[in-house]
Amino acid sequence: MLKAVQKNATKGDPQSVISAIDHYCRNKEWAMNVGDDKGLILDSVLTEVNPSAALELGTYCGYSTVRIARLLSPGSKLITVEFNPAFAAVARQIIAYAGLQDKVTLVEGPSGDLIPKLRERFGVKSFDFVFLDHWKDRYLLDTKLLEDCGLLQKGTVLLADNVICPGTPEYLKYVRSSPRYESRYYKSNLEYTKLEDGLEKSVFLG
Ligand SMILES: CCCNc1ncnc2c1ncn2[C@@H]1O[C@H](/C=C/CNC(=O)c2cc(-c3ccc(F)cc3)cc(O)c2O)[C@@H](O)[C@H]1O
Ligand SMILES: [Mg+2]
Repeated sequence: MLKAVQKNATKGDPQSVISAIDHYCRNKEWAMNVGDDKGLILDSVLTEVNPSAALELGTYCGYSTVRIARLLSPGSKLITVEFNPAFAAVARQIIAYAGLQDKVTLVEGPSGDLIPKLRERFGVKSFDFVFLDHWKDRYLLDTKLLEDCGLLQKGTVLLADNVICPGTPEYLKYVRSSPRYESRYYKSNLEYTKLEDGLEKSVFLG
């Protein structure tokens, strides 16, 4: 994937990096990026929220990191969390190739350990936007951790990938039944396939 970006994308042009990855993953080797179909929904939710402090759980190779960071207003920041050093190393190169390294802080380590440290380490008061795309059985645990650490404020938008495929049943049940969230499902398809998948947008009501 990194070679495809270096070969086919233009340095400093995030859209060309996104297109190079999508072309590679559609035609050569499938990968678990949020992809172009769900990516358009991510783009529209991001543009609507226009976050000054965004968090991503599960950087993987940085595809959604680039999608998010390219739409941030000047001065806004994205913190992305990745615990696999090999993936983190690829992501850093892809983020840098897109010229977005000044907007992105990639933190290596498990989300469960890092979330409680984000305030003291990065001076984050709270997040306006959180993209969940890491292990599907950790979405709920980490959402509760974000609540307990006071990192969500009234109006914070959580956007969760893969709520249908592979699926995040307990997370969905929680955000859809809790009075503290206003939740909505955006139907789409699993990246680079015709299978159904979708994003769940949940607004924290405080
Ligand atoms: C300690 C574990 C929880 N905390 C964590 N903290 C930091 N990084 C974490 C992480 N969990 C996982 N990660 C990282 O996120 C990434 C994991 C993503 C998991 N995603 C999926 O499994 C996934 C899987 C599919 C998929 C769908 C259909 C199919 F047939 C096969 C796969 C599609 C997707 O869009 C997906 O996102 C990796 O880079 C991993 O190293
Ligand atoms: Mg995903």
